[in-house]
Amino acid sequence: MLKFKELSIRYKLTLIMLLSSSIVLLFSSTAFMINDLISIQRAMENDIEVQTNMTAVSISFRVHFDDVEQTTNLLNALSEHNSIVLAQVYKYPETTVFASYQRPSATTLQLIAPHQEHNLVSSVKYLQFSKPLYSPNQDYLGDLVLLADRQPFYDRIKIYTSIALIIIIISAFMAFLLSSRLQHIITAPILKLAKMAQRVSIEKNYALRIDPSPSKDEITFLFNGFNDMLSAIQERDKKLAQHNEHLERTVTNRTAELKKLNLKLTYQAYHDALTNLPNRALFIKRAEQAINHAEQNNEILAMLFIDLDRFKFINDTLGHAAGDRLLQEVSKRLLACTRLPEDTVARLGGDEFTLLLRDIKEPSNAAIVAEYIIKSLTNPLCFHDQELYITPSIGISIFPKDGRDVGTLMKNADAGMYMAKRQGRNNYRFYVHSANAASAARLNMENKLRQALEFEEFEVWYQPRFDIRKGIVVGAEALVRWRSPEFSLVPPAQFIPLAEDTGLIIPIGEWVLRTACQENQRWQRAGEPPLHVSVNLSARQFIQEDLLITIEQIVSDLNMDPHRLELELTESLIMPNAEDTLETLKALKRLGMQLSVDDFGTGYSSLSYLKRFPIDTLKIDQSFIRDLNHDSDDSTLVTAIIAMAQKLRLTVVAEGVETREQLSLLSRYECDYAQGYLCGKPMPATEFRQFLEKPLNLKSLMEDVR
Ligand SMILES: Nc1nc2c(ncn2[C@@H]2O[C@H](COP(=O)(O)O[C@H]3[C@@H](O)[C@H](n4cnc5c(=O)[nH]c(N)nc54)O[C@@H]3COP(=O)(O)O)[C@@H](O)[C@H]2O)c(=O)[nH]1
Repeated sequence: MLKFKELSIRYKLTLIMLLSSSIVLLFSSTAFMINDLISIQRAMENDIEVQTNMTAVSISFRVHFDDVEQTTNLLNALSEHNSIVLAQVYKYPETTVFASYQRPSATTLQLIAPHQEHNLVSSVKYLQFSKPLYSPNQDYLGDLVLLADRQPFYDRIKIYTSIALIIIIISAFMAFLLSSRLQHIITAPILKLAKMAQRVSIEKNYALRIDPSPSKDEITFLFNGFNDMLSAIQERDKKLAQHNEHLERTVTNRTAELKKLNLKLTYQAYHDALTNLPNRALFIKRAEQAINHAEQNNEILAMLFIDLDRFKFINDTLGHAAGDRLLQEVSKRLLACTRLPEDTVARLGGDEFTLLLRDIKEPSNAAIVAEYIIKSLTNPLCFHDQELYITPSIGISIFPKDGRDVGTLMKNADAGMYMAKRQGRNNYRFYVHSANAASAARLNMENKLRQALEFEEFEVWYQPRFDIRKGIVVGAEALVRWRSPEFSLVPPAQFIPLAEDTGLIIPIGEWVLRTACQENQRWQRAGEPPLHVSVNLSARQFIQEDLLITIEQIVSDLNMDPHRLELELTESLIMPNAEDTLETLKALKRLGMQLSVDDFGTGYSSLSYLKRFPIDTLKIDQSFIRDLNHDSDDSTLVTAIIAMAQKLRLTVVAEGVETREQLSLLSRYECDYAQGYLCGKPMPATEFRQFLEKPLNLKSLMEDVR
């Protein structure tokens, strides 16, 4: 059975109206009926009472005279009254019935309560009235008792009930008809609203509107509310659509940007930013593809590892802008030497380039390319009116002979490159097995060098410098040594270039500087005459931003007279970037240090700069001293340098003095100072202290020669 809750509003309304009208009708008709019945009952009672009274009056006289017959006749007159079924007269003092009347249909009737003193006695079926009878003298004669049947009353109830039921049924039917019609008035707009809501929901069309209701009731509010709601949704929808459109546009733009960025990032991930050449990752990828192809097609391919000689030096001294320009130019020239797009030129980082030459038919073709590269780099590169010269060292490995995978081929080409470097630079070498060993050894040394400072494996040795005229020691050059447990005593020529390449020269150089200054202080404390100590500065150290601070700190920490510290700079270090160098040199001079130009004569000195530089000393390179007494050119050069130095008021140190003849000649040329094995080899600090206590007699050395 359908529950009330599940019924449609239409049926609910009909049912409610029907039920309520029926209940109202039922109650009202019942009330009316009860009221009517009470009235009928009263009327009936009054009627019988009146009959009783009237009959009592008419029969009192007859009873008084014991006239039974007339009394009975009078009682029989009651037959006109339908409801009176029995009438009896009792004469006092007898208790028997004096006269009576009984409706023929009611044979077995009995009074409800004979001799009843109450006026009115009632039962379900009958009503009994008693009336005392009096003589004209008011003597009590007896009683008249009337019994009325209630049946007519019940008949009336039946009729009333039937009528009421008919009315209720008709009313309910009419209520049903009416409610059906009325509920339509209410539910039709609701249905209309529901349909519209459904349509809006299906079509998602918030521009739809429900027609306004002609009435001015809650439905109108509902319709207006619904339309307002649609307007709000439409407005919000519009804003949402605009927002979405904006969002979509943003997303599209962002996606395009991301795509572009992604492409850029992919490009960046595989290319070198400075030269735009493929980087290591792309080179490896291409090399792998080339190896696969070569394997399948029995081809030979070559890998070239190129390192630029002295690039770090140019970069450090001329600055990164010059270094970058140089690398870009080298890239262009390398590209010009290859067959594109089959071959690949890549920059691995720093000054390292690799070339992948595919299908070269025979290894000698790789050598031809290497020669082209060397030749193409011969032409100098101009940077700010300055000509820069760069040479390459090239290692070559061949697939499949020198390796069948990228890693091995690269490693072996690298080893070939080191061979080329060791054999004089600006050339190329094919990989041979031993080259690999050299590369491994270099790597091993690099690792050990990194630990050397921490394990205190460095020592500073001192080589005395003599005043040739006076024959006395004036100072010493501090020369670093590496006492490695693995390589024993390593000379600086073997590890200083490596330290420069790796940047380790910075902490090593600082340590040498501090140790040399400490040692100098020790000499002074030991009561020696004022001696200077000269310390070599590498290019990398010289361009360090905090060089001045470091040196000043060391000198002030040790409370040393800065004048006793001499800094040795090579020509090749100070000349290329003369303007910047000038500033640094001036600053060092302001701190009170002595400055000397080491290996003088080997580089390209600009004499005008030499004049402007605040230099104190020129150290003639030992290569000019070596053949001084045999080679007239060297002799001419040395005398020229000494003459020039005197004019510029610079002192001159001759390096690498090994023989008495050399010393004697230098003395004759009026060279100021001498340094070399003849005067004293570099020695450990303790040995040098002993040397100072008992120095060499330089004069006697020269006298023997004369
Ligand atoms: N940046 C730094 N460079 C340093 C430091 N210590 C040394 N060096 C540089 O290493 C190069 C080689 O030095 P070394 O092996 O010590 O050789 C020096 C002398 O032993 C050698 N010498 C001296 N007299 C003679 C001689 O009569 N004959 C001969 N054959 N060799 C001799 O010359 C080297 C000193 O040269 P120089 O520095 O030019 O005065 C060398 O270039 C050092 O500069 C360091 O701490 N930092």
